Amino acid sequence: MEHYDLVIIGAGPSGYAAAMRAVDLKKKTLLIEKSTLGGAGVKNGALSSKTLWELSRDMLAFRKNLERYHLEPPKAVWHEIQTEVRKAVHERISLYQSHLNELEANPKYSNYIHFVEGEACIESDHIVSISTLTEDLLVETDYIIIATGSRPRHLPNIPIDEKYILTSDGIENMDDFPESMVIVGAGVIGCEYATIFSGFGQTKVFLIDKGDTILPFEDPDVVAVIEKNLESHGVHIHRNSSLSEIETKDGKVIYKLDFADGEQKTFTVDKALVSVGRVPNYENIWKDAVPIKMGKRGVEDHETHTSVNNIYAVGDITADINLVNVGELEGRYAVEKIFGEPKKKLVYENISTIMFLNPEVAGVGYNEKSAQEKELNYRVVTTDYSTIARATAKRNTQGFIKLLVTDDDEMKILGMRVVGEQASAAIQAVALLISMNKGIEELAECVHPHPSITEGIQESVRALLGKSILKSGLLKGKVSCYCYDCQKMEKVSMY
Ligand SMILES: Cc1cc2nc3c(=O)[nH]c(=O)nc-3n(C[C@H](O)[C@H](O)[C@H](O)COP(=O)(O)OP(=O)(O)OC[C@H]3O[C@@H](n4cnc5c(N)ncnc54)[C@H](O)[C@@H]3O)c2cc1C
Ligand SMILES: NC(=O)c1ccc[n+]([C@@H]2O[C@H](COP(=O)([O-])OP(=O)(O)OC[C@H]3O[C@@H](n4cnc5c(N)ncnc54)[C@H](O)[C@@H]3O)[C@@H](O)[C@H]2O)c1
Repeated sequence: MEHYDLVIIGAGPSGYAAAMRAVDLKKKTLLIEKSTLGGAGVKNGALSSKTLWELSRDMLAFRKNLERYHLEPPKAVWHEIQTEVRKAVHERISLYQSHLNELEANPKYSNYIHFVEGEACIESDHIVSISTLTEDLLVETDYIIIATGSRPRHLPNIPIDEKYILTSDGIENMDDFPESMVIVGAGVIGCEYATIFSGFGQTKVFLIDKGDTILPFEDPDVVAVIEKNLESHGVHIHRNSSLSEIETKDGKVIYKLDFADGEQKTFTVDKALVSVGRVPNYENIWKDAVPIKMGKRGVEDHETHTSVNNIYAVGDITADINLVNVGELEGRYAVEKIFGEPKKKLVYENISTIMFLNPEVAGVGYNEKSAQEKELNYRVVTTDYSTIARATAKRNTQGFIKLLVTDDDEMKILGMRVVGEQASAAIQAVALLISMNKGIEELAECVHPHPSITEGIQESVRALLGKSILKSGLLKGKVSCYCYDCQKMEKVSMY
């Protein structure tokens, strides 16, 4: 039986990153994938949906520009869009595959990496079975990393068929733009697809969430901007309602909503997208004799270490945040932890995210909602995009920067949200400061290029320090600084 230092099950972002770190450390590694290299990081997930988002955003901008010159905009063609998305997915998978081929062929690396296409199962602490198209194998290993990811959550009362009632696994296979679509679940995936399909301009989108707001984990001021834009592009948000029935009949989707005032209404659409969260892929990954503990939301781990001494778990299979960058961080960390001491602790406070909406929403660390849930006192500055020269030049001043810091002299950064053009580019400096556990002085003194969105972050910091160019509280809705007292649960103006 072939013996390995490390076997990694799943070659999504988490497993692939873990394998490459093990190669760095010269460990004999076996990487196993049963389906698509890159996992949901590439297909039916992050890359494919972001390709759709970019194409939709271009189309929206193109339509707006033509309308400015009173020209009739052309219609987007679904098959062309779909082909472009498939090209992007193919390019990425080919990149990963060619890289693996090169590693396996190169004498410098070939002793350390071996890739097998097949379905793996942990038979016992040190034995993994692999079922490939041509044979069944058993291998022996010192350590195992489980990186088997997640899949869309199904609900018992929603008959998903991936033809009419779809999840993110089926939506890219549609034959054409539907004329109408209901999205069940207005979290990140639901709102991103509502943005994408309303942006293409050929689908009437309806949005339902079981909560009373879209993006229920976000602050109300962020939600307000996103809702306003979705509605201005024709998205209908079903407020104060809950889905009581949904079925497919004669090629249409019929759904019933119960409204808070007791009314019940029935709607008919072409397609439904169900995006109510994701569940971990843990079934048939290990035999009953292997005592890996599962929690409600995934494998229970302590900094990637499972309840079994030589088995680790990373990425979406664990109970924390489901993101590509988190999976890669955990994958690399687990390998360093197995084969030595990682230089840094595994921290999640500086994880930055982007929600691909209209406009982009970039975030790192706490927002006001999560800070208040944690009962933290904080100071918060909000700077409107209309104060930022670059946004004025872009002719789009919709959006704001919101920065939270500790309510003390140090003013350590707790978190930030940027809603607006180029939000994603603006967030990195703050993510770095959070990871370095730094206060805000550094940002205030940096010289930023002009005109840039990051100047808005600098002005926000200066406003907290009482030395901004535009003074807090004077121009209504432009720059404002508040202190939040968690005991009194109230906000008081700082200036
Ligand atoms: C629509 C959508 C959009 C998203 N957008 C973003 C985004 O913009 N930014 C972001 O950061 N994140 C995004 N995500 C989340 C991101 O895709 C996931 O967090 C990430 O892919 C998780 O990586 P992973 O390696 O843990 O799991 P996965 O990507 O799920 O990969 C797991 C792999 O394991 C394989 N596998 C499972 N069981 C076995 C077995 N028994 N044997 C062998 N192989 C097995 C699977 O085939 C799969 O390839 C998005 C997700 C979705 C669904
Ligand atoms: N840009 C990004 O970084 C990005 C993009 C897409 C997905 N993701 C990752 O994928 C994960 C999964 O995304 P998601 O949108 O499926 O999950 P989510 O947790 O973001 O949202 C699920 C939504 O469904 C609602 N819901 C739950 N049960 C419901 C029901 N019975 N009826 C109606 N609504 C219901 C919830 O209230 C919530 O708003 C995210 O947590 C995120 O980590 C990230």
